[in-house]
Amino acid sequence: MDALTVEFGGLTALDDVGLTVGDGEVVALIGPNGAGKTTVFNVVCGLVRPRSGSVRIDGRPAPATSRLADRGVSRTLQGLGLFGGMTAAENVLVPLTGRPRRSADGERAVVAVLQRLDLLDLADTAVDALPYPERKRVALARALVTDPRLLLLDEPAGGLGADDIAALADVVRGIAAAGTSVLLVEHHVDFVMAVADRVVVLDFGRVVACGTPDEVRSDAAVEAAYLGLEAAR
Ligand SMILES: Nc1ncnc2c1ncn2[C@@H]1O[C@H](COP(=O)(O)OP(=O)(O)OP(=O)(O)O)[C@@H](O)[C@H]1O
Repeated sequence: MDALTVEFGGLTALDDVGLTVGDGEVVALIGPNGAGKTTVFNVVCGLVRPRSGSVRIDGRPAPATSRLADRGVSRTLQGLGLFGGMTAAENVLVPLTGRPRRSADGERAVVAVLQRLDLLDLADTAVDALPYPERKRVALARALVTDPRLLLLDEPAGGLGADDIAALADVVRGIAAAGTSVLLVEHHVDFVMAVADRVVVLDFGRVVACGTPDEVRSDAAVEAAYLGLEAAR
């Protein structure tokens, strides 16, 4: 995305933000509450129109639609947004419903992604009956089933314990290694350090630092403004 500026009334939520996620790259977007992270996601998804600047996906201007599959984008939500009474497999099928290739192809895609995330044994279990870490994996599977070019993850490590976070880092690295670009918003610093190729730090709608996890960690301004606070928790 180039030079994105977003205003809500008199508030500048994003101020000339430029950000690139390369093929197979994992970029973490971090910053304090209200920094503009969710707004970046919303612009990439076509839900918020920037006052100026542009979004390109796969080198082409993003189409003027918020239908994610048509943009080549998928997104997980902090609240997961799963259908609790439906099974894991039914939830994962949802993004494919209504597409011409539903039926057999759709079922195959669901099985493949459930297998990839080690969820096949739980395919027919109602999501309400699953523990939280498995529900998070179902939400990730649902985002992956459309085979997106760009995957947006909103606090993927939130609410998980250390073992699940370590396993999630492997999964995310695997997704990127398979060619999908990943942009994630995350407060969990250790997870960010383990998974990201690059870290972009937003504060008050501006990019205040950008670099490898080590570079950003040693950036004094970032440490003082953000990472230091996290480390102190
Ligand atoms: N639809 C909206 N209308 C008005 N103001 C908005 C809207 N969406 C976001 N904002 C404001 O824009 C700024 C950036 O918000 P945003 O949600 O992008 O921050 P964030 O970094 O995702 O914060 P958090 O970590 O708390 O989710 C905030 O000041 C927020 O109050």
